[in-house]
Amino acid sequence: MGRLVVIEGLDGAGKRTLSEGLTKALHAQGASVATLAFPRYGRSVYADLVREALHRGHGDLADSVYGMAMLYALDRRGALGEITGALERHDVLLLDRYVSSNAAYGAARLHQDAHGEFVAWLKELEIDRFGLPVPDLQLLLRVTPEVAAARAEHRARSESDRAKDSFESDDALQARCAHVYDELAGESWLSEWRVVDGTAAFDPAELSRWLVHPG
Ligand SMILES: Nc1ncnc2c1ncn2[C@@H]1O[C@H](COP(=O)(O)OP(=O)(O)OP(=O)(O)O)[C@@H](O)[C@H]1O
Ligand SMILES: Cc1cn([C@H]2C[C@H](O)[C@@H](COP(=O)(O)O)O2)c(=O)[nH]c1=O
Repeated sequence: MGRLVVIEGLDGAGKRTLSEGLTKALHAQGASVATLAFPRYGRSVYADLVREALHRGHGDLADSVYGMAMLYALDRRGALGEITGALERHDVLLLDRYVSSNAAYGAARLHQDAHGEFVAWLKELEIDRFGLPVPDLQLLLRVTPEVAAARAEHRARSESDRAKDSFESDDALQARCAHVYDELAGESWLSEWRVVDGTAAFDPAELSRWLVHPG
């Protein structure tokens, strides 16, 4: 059975870039790796509805924190077979965002912390009811909200289909979200976490060795 490893962090933190670097480093060590990013845009109707709502489609849908969280959760519920299949076939399944994204953004939107009603509801929904597997390890790619915003801005200018959505444009939300992520990591919510400094020189080979041979 492979290890379920999740990369979490703010919009623009560099999660996709880290996922690509880690995948290469894991391959170089002979490990087989599958990757998946949530939301599964273009593959899941729930994910596509999320994207449209984040760009102000579907009336006031995006205003509902629980409604949006349910769409993200249903996207993941639909990927359950793909997740378990990948874990059976590969040494590592590397996810770009997972349940903790829903916890951090939903709690931050409601001005709650990691101990609030929202995070408890979400765990009951996604883990207990939908049966999504708990990660073996969550990596918090930690950058300040200012660094994440600058990177998201750079990407929005350099990639044609990446105009900033309503969460990415909300600096106060990103700052609260950073705080909830720190709390989730600090208390090992769902699993062990490792904090990766997203502004320091980073060696994916070291992290990938640690993933393949933990401890
Ligand atoms: N360590 C880094 N230093 C400087 N720039 C970086 C670094 N990592 C990523 N970037 C740049 O920052 C931008 C955002 O990176 P990336 O797409 O990997 O972030 P992300 O966390 O996956 O974003 P999102 O969650 O919004 O999809 C890209 O333009 C990328 O090239
Ligand atoms: C998976 C997931 C994501 N979110 C939030 C985080 C981002 O602001 C947006 C879109 O994600 P992307 O990585 O920028 O494409 O949605 C969330 O609130 N809940 C989730 O489960």
